[in-house]
Amino acid sequence: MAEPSLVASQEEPEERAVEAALRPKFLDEFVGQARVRRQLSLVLEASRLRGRTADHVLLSGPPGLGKTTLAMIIAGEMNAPLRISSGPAIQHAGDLAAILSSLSEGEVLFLDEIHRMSRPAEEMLYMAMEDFRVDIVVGKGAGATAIPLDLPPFTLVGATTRAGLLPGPLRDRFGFTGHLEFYSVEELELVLRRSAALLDLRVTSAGFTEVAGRSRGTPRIANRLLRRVRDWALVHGTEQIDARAAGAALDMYEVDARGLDRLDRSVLIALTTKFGGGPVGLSTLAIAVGEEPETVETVAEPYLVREGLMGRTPRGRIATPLAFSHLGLAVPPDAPFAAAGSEFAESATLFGPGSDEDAGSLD
Ligand SMILES: Nc1ncnc2c1ncn2[C@@H]1O[C@H](COP(=O)(O)OP(=O)(O)OP(=O)(O)O)[C@@H](O)[C@H]1O
Repeated sequence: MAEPSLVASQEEPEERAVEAALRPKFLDEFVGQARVRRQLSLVLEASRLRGRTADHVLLSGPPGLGKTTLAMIIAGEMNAPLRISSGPAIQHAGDLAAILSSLSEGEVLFLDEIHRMSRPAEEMLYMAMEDFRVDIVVGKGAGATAIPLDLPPFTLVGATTRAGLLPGPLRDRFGFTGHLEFYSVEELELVLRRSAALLDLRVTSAGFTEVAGRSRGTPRIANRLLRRVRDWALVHGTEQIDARAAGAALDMYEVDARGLDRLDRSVLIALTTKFGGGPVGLSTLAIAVGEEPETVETVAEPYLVREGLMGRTPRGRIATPLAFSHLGLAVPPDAPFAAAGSEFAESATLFGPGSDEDAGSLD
């Protein structure tokens, strides 16, 4: 198994505390996502003017882009308390009933990974969202009775990395849906500037650009890399972090200039050097790098495909010319992508970035 990587690992408790301290508290401090921010600001302002709780909000997008942060901001902006739970923690309708029945008026309920809630809980949520009411079932079998229970008005903020997995009736009950996009390098520089100020770190503009460029479009990763650069600077007695210092620190942690970590690079190296650029099946590729196919598919592949370094075709994975040049290798003349308009170039676009096609079935 791969060791935890800086770009993919879970936070330690202490790290989580620092991460929490870096969270923006108000919409104005939230960097990027201009469209979602504008729309959300309108939703909140309108509900304030009406003197009503805000409409239910669904936030979708990849991990680490700010869904939890936005839920906290919504509660803060509405001056309302916040309750946090998650889909996997709600396996029975009773779990949800317990949470809903203890909400106070106007409270914001944040349900992370809402697509992983059980079906009975989900059905209970429909009525709660629409009518602020639930039916509590008492007893079993023929003697079971449903006791209606009125709930105080509340705002549900649901977060999901897989909006497509949400059943239509649940999706339709949200008054506003915001889809979070990956951040540009410039936006990540702003996130990092704010974090550096909070951590009392001196970083040059080029230093910020260096860290931002390695952060995979994700604020959580940007902040995590900044903390590792901070450690490096402390140990090396570096008072001001410039591009060279940031680069040296992140090279040491094996995060390269494009944000690839060790696993990403070993997948690309195997694909380009052992298999001549592919096509190669997922399981063969996984054996070549000593990993489980699932790890290669879920941890390394999404970013490699998104970056245009790897393609998925019906005949297997292929390396793009960009992958060869990123590794400093010449593209072999017989590489699948070498000839423009080749069958691979065409089919790879079918399964390229943004495709929902299940890569597993392509192996
Ligand atoms: N737009 C932003 N501006 C500044 N900092 C941000 C922004 N978005 C996220 N962050 C920072 O990134 C970290 C991760 O954000 P958050 O936990 O909200 O992501 P998430 O989308 O909920 O991820 P997950 O789904 O994995 O829980 C936070 O600590 C926060 O400091």
